[in-house]
Amino acid sequence: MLRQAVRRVAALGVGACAGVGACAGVHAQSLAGPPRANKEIHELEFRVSAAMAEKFDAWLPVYLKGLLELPGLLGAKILKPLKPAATKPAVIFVLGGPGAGKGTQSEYIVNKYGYVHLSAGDLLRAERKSGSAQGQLIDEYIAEGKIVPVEITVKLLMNAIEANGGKRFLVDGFPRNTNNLSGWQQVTGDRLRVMGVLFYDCPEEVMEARLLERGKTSGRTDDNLESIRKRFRTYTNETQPILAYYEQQGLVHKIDGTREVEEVWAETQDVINAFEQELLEEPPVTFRVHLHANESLLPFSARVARDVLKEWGEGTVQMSAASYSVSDSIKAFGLDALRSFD
Ligand SMILES: Nc1ncnc2c1ncn2[C@@H]1O[C@H](COP(=O)(O)OP(=O)(O)O)[C@@H](O)[C@H]1O
Ligand SMILES: O=c1ccn([C@@H]2O[C@H](COP(=O)(O)OP(=O)(O)O)[C@@H](O)[C@H]2O)c(=O)[nH]1
Repeated sequence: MLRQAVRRVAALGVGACAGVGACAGVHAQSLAGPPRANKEIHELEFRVSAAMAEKFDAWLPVYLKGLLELPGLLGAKILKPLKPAATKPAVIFVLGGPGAGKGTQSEYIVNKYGYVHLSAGDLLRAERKSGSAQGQLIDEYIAEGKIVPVEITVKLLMNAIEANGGKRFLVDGFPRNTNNLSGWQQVTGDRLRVMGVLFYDCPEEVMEARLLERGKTSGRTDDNLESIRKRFRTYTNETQPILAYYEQQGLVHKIDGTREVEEVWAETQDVINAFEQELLEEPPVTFRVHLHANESLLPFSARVARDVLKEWGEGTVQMSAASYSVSDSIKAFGLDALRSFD
């Protein structure tokens, strides 16, 4: 039987060390007597800021390949994550009644922050124009101020998200009813990160005046009084419950949309700045590596600490290390470690 025991545990805060000499002095403590001549596993853990995780993921295998040339090092294995989930694309929903100013503010956000603007209404109108089989159906729904079946809208949104490959999306005018919401949740699962909802609050009489004005030049089939009133009904009956749903989750940022565009924009920026801050503070991604060696922990981990510091600078990557010797018991070991003997 194999006995495997933790022999040494070391913690190296790469970013916190002035140099490897300073780190090496504190990290190696023998927990179970003098080194044996057995095979050892050095488990290295790297905590990498989310913003750098993708780059670190690309760098790590290349670096380890070079490290394998060191005498005494028998093998290396990256345990977790094999491919770290790239930071999920972030989504902000933009909601509010027809004419509340969603499109106007979205355009400002895109210009300043580089978000990708996906207007569900624009996507539906483009699909209608493309002459596809569902074009006629979309046409009827829009003219009636009704909400197009979610299968159509979610597909258009997801196609646009996937085709774009961007990291931050403004989804404008969606989800508009419970059917939209459940359809979206079903399709996206946990692939996207919903940061919150920008909600432009505006009374009907203000929105009506704006839409009638917009109707003079927009060419939209629904910017006429009859369609506008139908849209208001749909908004009150179907979209407001969605706002209540997100409000319960603390995700709604309500902005008074009746003011001048620039005033609304000033408040919009406050909300987006807070989202940006939240995205910067994403939890770090952890990578784990097993090095198989004949040697003791110190030379390898100190060497890696020095290389990581050199490559990534201070504070970006935090590293800790533990060493296990392999002798005659497997009980103390996790499956991950055993797998690394494959
Ligand atoms: N804060 C505002 N004050 C006055 N007019 C506005 C304001 N925001 C938008 N508008 C105008 O009102 C109309 C509707 O705005 P829009 O952004 O298209 O609304 P939505 O996308 O919510 O339907 C547009 O003609 C736009 O120029
Ligand atoms: O998720 C959506 C978004 C829009 N629409 C349809 O598109 C119209 C126009 O929506 P848009 O957001 O472009 O304009 P708004 O009514 O907010 O001014 C709506 O009335 C609906 O008929 C829809 O069915 N589902």
